[in-house]
Amino acid sequence: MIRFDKVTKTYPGQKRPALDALDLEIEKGEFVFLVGASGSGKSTFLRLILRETTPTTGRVYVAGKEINKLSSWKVPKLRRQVGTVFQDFRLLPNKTVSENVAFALQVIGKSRSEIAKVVPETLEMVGLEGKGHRMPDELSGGEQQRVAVARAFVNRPMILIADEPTGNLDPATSVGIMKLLDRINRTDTTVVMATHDSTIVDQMRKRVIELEGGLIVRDEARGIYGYQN
Ligand SMILES: Nc1ncnc2c1ncn2[C@@H]1O[C@H](COP(=O)(O)OP(=O)(O)OP(=O)(O)O)[C@@H](O)[C@H]1O
Repeated sequence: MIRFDKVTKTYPGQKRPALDALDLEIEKGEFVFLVGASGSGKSTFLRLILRETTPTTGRVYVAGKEINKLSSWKVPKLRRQVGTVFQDFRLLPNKTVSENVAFALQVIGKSRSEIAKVVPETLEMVGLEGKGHRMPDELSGGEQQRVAVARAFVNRPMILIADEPTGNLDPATSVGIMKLLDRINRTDTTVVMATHDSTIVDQMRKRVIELEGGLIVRDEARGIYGYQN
């Protein structure tokens, strides 16, 4: 589903690469935690999958396509297949919960009737039934993140990328969000999650890839967090 072939990324003006000759494969339906100290290259890795940045050398493949060869007009199509969830939720503040989720479908041209059907189903799936009319600032942090997960998943992407999705949440709320991501993963969606949350990584025992200075220093099938923050 995702393949990195000797991927090096050196940002302009930097001497050391943010990612250094990375070779890696993530299969369809896997759940992968990306761990490592601040600056180890996690966000760069995720941004490469979304083609928000391009490798200096090497190739990135998503669903069999070398995405750096995609012409720019095909990039939106790639991004439709990759849902994203971030630490800071990134909801549209002037839209209701339902509108936030619906917007993801409107921009890709789904019909009104499909949107009317799918949005309530997805809100129910994330445990927000009855809250569709609320504004984001009328929700708790955990609820806002549920909206963000609903928005990322409403289009049934092949891949879900989560960059520190529990970073702003308390431990109990974080468990709820992880249960959701686990459920989404069970629908055969590939999940890649960058995190500093050792408790969650240790509880879930999924594949763990540790980066250090742009290199993979550990890749375990049912790993633990394994280092001190
Ligand atoms: N736009 C940029 N321009 C220059 N250097 C950058 C840029 N983005 C990241 N870097 C550098 O690349 C390296 C990897 O950064 P990256 O953001 O990928 O790390 P990270 O593991 O996601 O860190 P964090 O856990 O703090 O989010 C760091 O040395 C960082 O300073």
